[in-house]
Amino acid sequence: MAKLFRAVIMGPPGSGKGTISERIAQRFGLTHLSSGDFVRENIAANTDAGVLAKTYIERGLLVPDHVMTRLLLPRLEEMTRHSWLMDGFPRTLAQAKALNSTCDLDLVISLNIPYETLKDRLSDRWIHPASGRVYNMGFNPPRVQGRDDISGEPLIHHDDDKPEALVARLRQYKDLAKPIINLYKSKGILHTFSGTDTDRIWPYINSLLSTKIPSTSQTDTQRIPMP
Ligand SMILES: Nc1nc2c(ncn2[C@@H]2O[C@H](COP(=O)(O)OP(=O)(O)OP(=O)(O)O)[C@@H](O)[C@H]2O)c(=O)[nH]1
Ligand SMILES: Nc1ncnc2c1ncn2[C@@H]1O[C@H](COP(=O)(O)OP(=O)(O)O)[C@@H](O)[C@H]1O
Repeated sequence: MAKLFRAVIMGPPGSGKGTISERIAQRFGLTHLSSGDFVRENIAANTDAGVLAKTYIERGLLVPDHVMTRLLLPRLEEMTRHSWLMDGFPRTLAQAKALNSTCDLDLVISLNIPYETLKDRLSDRWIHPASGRVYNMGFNPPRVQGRDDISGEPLIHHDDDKPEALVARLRQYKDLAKPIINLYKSKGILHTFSGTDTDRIWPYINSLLSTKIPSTSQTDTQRIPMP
């Protein structure tokens, strides 16, 4: 079997992690794991951890480290035969250390996007809450204005994406991400991409991954939903 590939994508809110993760998953056949989707699935399924997580999310807080690691790490351990890309985890140094003790990461992508760009993108971000599908009125608009392409259901705009909330989310990201980024830098696996357009950053990420992911593993792996 080809060597498995494990990667993490980091970046402030609106930096394009979800958008780029989807492209990577499609192009390289990695399984895209999103911590936010996983938390929402646990909430929907009423698991113990999901019920607990909900009380934090409702208050606009991060879910505590021990809950997140209890939710995610056993799942990662089960994915012994899949290459994956994790989006949204680790968010704290404690999470990064817990992840370290579970698996050896091959690569970390860090997105470095100017504040003005983030503000503009998020003020234009519309979400289909049931599926997590994300639209942007300029960049990837829905086919019918205000409606999800697949289900036709209405799209919503998160209060969290308004500029007032964004400043606080950004500050929190910077404070929490700094030690994680330093950790991955010291391990020699950090790759930072800066810019204002996903379409301009993408070719660099694409060519980096083309040199790192053996072509056989691109065909050996398949997309599966998060268990
Ligand atoms: N105008 C523009 N919008 C973009 C670009 N790349 C992504 N977007 C949009 O910007 C918004 C944020 O992108 P996401 O992929 O959701 O970003 P994220 O980093 O996953 O965001 P969080 O889930 O908040 O952490 C979405 O509405 C995207 O459609 C770009 O290059 N230009
Ligand atoms: N790694 C994590 N650590 C703590 N909380 C998390 C983590 N990942 C997701 N969450 C919780 O789930 C929520 C939704 O996550 P996500 O979809 O990444 O959206 P957002 O961009 O709004 O943070 C977060 O706001 C947070 O409360």
